[in-house]
Amino acid sequence: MRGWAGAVRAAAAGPGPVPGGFRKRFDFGSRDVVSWFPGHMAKGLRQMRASLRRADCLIEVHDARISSDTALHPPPGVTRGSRSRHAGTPLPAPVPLLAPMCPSCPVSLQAAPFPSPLCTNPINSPPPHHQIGPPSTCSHVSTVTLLSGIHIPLSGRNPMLQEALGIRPHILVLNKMDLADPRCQPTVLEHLKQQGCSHVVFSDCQRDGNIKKIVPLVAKLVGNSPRYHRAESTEYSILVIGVPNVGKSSLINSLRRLHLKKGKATAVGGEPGITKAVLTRIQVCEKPPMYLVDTPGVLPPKLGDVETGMKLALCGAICDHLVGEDIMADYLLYTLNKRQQFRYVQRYGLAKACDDIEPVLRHVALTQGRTQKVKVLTGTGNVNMTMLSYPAAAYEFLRDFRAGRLGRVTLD
Ligand SMILES: Nc1nc2c(ncn2[C@@H]2O[C@H](COP(=O)(O)OP(=O)(O)OP(=O)(O)O)[C@@H](O)[C@H]2O)c(=O)[nH]1
Repeated sequence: MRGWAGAVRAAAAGPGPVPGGFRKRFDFGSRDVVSWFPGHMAKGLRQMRASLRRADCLIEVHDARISSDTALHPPPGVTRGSRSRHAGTPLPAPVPLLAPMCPSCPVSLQAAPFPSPLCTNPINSPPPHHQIGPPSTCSHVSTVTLLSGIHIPLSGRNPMLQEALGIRPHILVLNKMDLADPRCQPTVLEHLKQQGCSHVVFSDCQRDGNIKKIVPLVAKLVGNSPRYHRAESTEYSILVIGVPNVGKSSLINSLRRLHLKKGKATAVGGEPGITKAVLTRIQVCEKPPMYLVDTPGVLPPKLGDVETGMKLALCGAICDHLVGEDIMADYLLYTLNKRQQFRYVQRYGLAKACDDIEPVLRHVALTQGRTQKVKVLTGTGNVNMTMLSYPAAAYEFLRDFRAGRLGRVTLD
């Protein structure tokens, strides 16, 4: 019992509780975020890239609890870009990880030199359209790089999407709003607007909250933008994209429920990685005829920093066992205290708020019955004893947070 708690403290040993206050920062020790990226996601990214070319619009689904990341709260003296309201040295703009795409048609610049049979752009005269040259001399590359520099601050955002920004109409759905702190919404919206992201919908796919806003918005955006390769088609093809477990499949099911009065078309689950492959198109609306393509959730190969990874893990985007339930539970406690969300005190029967994970988990185990039977060898024979299970308590603590039982908490 003590050993496990000791391990937790060793893993997350930081400045420790400040007398009369809470930890001011969380020390992640020497944890390496690289091991949290499952390699198979590279395949998902490749599959999505192909689907992206056929899409009329992108719906990016993200978790409303991690909708503003550290760009809103950068370390002192550091900012993400010149638009930031914080002073300091700007971080470099994000670098596109995949081949840049032409902003006027769905063709990859590197894959399709002019004249390209794939390019059906009716507007651009031949050269310089798809003129291939070193990046420094290609005007398209510089445009794309510029667009990708529009950095929308979202923890764990897919880099492919940054690259595609400005090429397709884009809607950002901040899902699970029922779990996020509603007081943060205006700040998040304002910040996203400053970053050039103005089509944002907060949603709750379990109760169909705000889902009705999505189809009219998609119709308006697609109607107002050139469709080039798909001008003759009346069907709208929409790619749904986002990190694992944010509710992409739930969104599709919710739209079908509302507009077609039909049941589930795509599997939903509490673990990341339920959607395994880029699926065929799923109809969600008749007027206009709208089809959504569900995609497997993918994490960016570079998560950035450990704290970003930890937030994603708390929201269920990374498998718990890759990160470790012990440190996740401690980071959750640190966050709840930082956000002054003290519902856990009453739920687990604590006398007062606490910054030490061991007594909190002890109370979780006691109140939620997280115990285990162990056989103890004594001089007079074996004795069966009931012990508190700290790993099970940590798991319960995380489950309670994810179900909203510890309050509505925005992690960023
Ligand atoms: N509280 C709450 N839970 C939601 C909401 N939307 C989805 N969920 C839950 O979140 C979990 C993940 O939902 P999915 O729709 O499978 O997520 P996904 O993004 O398709 O997941 P992957 O297939 O792993 O990429 C499920 O347990 C859903 O019930 C929401 O708006 N609020």
